[in-house]
Amino acid sequence: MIPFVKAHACGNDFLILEETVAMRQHAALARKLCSRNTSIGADGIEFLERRSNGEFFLRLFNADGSEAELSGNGTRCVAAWLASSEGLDEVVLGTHGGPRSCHVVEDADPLYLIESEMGVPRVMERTIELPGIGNVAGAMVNVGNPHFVIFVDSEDFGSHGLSWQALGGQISVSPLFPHGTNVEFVKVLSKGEIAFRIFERGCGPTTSSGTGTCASSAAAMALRGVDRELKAVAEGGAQRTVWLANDQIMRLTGPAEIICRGEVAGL
Ligand SMILES: N[C@@H](CCC[C@H](N)C(=O)O)C(=O)O
Repeated sequence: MIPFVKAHACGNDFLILEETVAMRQHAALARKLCSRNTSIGADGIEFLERRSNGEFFLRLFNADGSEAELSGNGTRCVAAWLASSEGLDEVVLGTHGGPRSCHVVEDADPLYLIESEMGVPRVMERTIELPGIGNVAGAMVNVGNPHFVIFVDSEDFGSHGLSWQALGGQISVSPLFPHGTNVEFVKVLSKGEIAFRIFERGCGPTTSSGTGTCASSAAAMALRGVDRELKAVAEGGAQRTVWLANDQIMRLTGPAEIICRGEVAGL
């Protein structure tokens, strides 16, 4: 049996497993344990490695077994678990997208409010051409992992005659993005607020995304002139981003809640 912790951030849910249980079966474990009908169910697994020098390192696997550079919400979920189980209010978590420092702002165990340093976003305007759909204007944004952000003004976040889920699904696996991409559909509501929807690489539509929140905010700040402190509202709730200048680190503040812990049959 494999010990696990389950946590979520605005409904974006993760299993946390110790790296020692993975036995090089990360992808297979992600596919099996993230299945919502036949196992625990989650959007991804964070494998937590404890290095001999005391540092932590996270490997993130999406529900389809693909490995991503990092997750903003998943990182915060691990920070919440380390705060709850080991009393760590400040922690640096290494990821393949770079180290992420997390700081507990409010502790109402099992619910935490956490601020994370999310690196320096890179935003590049780009129009892509999709067969059968046409030109789609947006921005490629890298926040440690890849995103394509599209600004929309429709009520339902749809664009090009398609629902955001259908268009997101096509863009996410388009050969234009050889490593795949996460896709966000962003509406600017005011200078201080955006609303957005998320189609995640390796997972599909999700109610929230930490890196998606940062990518959407960075695109809106760099290309639409919104405030540098923003409320970003996804289906699962709001998070706060602060990006004082394009060459600075973006900070992200949002909740993370531990749901349960237990043991599950492995492969
Ligand atoms: N939900 C995550 C992002 C997870 C990784 C993503 N699916 C990818 O493949 O890059 C977040 O909160 O950032």
